[in-house]
Amino acid sequence: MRVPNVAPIISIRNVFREFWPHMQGNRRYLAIGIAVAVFAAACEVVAIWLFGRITDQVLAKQDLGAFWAPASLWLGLAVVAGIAAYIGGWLTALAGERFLLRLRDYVYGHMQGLSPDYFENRRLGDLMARLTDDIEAIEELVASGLVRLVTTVISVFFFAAAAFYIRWDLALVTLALVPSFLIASKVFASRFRKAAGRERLSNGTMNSVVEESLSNQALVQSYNRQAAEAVRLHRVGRTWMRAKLSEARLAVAYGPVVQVLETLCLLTIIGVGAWEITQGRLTIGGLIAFAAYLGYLYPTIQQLGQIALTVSEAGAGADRVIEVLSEKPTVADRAGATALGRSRGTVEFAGVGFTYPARSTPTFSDLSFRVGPGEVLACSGPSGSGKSTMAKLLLRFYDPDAGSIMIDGVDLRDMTAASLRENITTLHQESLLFSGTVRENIAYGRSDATLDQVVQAAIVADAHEFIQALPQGYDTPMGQRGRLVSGGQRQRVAIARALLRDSPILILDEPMTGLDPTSAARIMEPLRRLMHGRTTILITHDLALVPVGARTLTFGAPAAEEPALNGHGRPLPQELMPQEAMAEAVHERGSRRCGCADHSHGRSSRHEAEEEATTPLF
Ligand SMILES: Nc1ncnc2c1ncn2[C@@H]1O[C@H](COP(=O)(O)OP(=O)(O)OP(=O)(O)O)[C@@H](O)[C@H]1O
Repeated sequence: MRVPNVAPIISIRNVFREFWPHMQGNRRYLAIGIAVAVFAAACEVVAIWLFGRITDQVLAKQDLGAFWAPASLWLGLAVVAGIAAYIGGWLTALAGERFLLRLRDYVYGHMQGLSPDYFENRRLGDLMARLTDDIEAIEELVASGLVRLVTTVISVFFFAAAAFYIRWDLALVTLALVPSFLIASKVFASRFRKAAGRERLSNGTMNSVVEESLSNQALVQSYNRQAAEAVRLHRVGRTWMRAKLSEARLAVAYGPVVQVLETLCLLTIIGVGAWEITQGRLTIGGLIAFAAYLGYLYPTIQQLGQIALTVSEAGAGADRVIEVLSEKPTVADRAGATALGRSRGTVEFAGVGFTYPARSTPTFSDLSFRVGPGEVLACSGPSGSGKSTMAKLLLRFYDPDAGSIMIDGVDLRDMTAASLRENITTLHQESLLFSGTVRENIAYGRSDATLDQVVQAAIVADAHEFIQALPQGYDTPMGQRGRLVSGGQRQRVAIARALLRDSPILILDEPMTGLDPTSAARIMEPLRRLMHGRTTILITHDLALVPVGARTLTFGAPAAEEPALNGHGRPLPQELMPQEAMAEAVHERGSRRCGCADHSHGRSSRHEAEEEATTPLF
């Protein structure tokens, strides 16, 4: 499992370059949002000017008659500005949410194209955090953040221009102090970005712990690990809290620093303004209006700094999403790859060698076999010898390093991955079901299937009876990962799903593991029906499950030095190890990694011996 690090920092310009194209179709909403927000800011400028006039002409001269005209105009402006702010806010939210939806779809689509290896090496909770919180942070940067930035900059310009209009010399004094705000925000923003990066990372870790622990509650409770899990969550929660606090420390320190600077500016202006009034060069109304513009100008400048902090936080989220997007799928359709169509189902491995990207020893180096329609190839061998890896290669989750894999004589690399997978159905040890209804689970591979077809498949899979007995029949929810029904029932639902999918090639990866003898016996007949007429690759430790007449493929010992394992993954004591198996393991370790014997023309002597001793269930 790869432990995530703080994602590499990417410049804000590159963040925009990466995500701005996803704003297509929503840019006009953003543009209108910005225009309307700017209009609202202009209304505020006029309102402040009206306030200055009321001060000079109504308050200073004590003339109530002069009050009504500017007061009505002010009220009218407030209403218009309010409506404008409403429209602008709504359009910005619309653009932001649509952007978010599109970006999440895009990142999720990209993730789905990555090989299963990517997910096996990462924590799901962290990936979920990237798909939710981190993507939202990007929205705050590219959509609503952009609107806020543009309107704030324009507001600064408006208020500064109004201040210049009243007294340019006073305004100059004011603006001379502005760079100090910008320096303060720059210093804070870079620290904030680092703190936000740590916060995003620990948020992902915390999600992972919650996801792992809640999805394994049966294990947690049966092993009495509740307290230990609570401690684990508390520990990562504390790391997250510390990261959050360092963010908060910077955010709360920023406010007072800016406030001191702001007070300094205001006092300078009032001092200079008072002197100007005593010299008769400025009215009280003028000074009040000027101070009011500053009252708007400084918070707006302060807001700019705040935006810099938000941008830093959003940037940390963007770094993590970009990290996912820069990940390339291990296999991709080559140019000119053709759709396979429905194959006859002849599978051939010719001198295939493969090493996992994260490993240095090959899983196998010269694997060859051929299996055709209606045939069963039973794959056995010690745990870790590469049986499931062979199935992954056939599904083209990886490409082999040497040799080639063919279906009907066509190399997998020459066909599209989607059309290849359409031809193969896999039945795993643990049936992979979703939390939908029984019907949805059976129809998972063929969403257009009618209820009749679903029921037919369930009847053939010997699942109809138990499904009918469920509270809502085919509409009964199966619970998370189908856990509301028994293991054997799950497996029969999975067989029904495979039957409905009706693909010519079947991979059965330890379909009986974890089932008690009665449940295992119950799925034999449905499995036999499923296998009928198809090309079947049966991966099993239990030789009793190998059908009569099946060809066998024995995998060699795994690359790393491991003790011999029994069918349940536990080491066999030497004295209990079958003589022949021991000799075979010693021989295969000696001859190292090609280690796969295809007993194509009948069963190995070992299997023949065992066949006499056990009654095949098929
Ligand atoms: N995603 C992966 N990345 C790196 N190594 C892997 C990965 N998956 C499996 N391996 C390694 O490859 C080897 C073969 O694994 P594989 O799952 O194919 O064995 P298997 O024969 O199916 O074992 P079992 O019978 O226990 O299911 C093992 O050493 C395993 O640790």
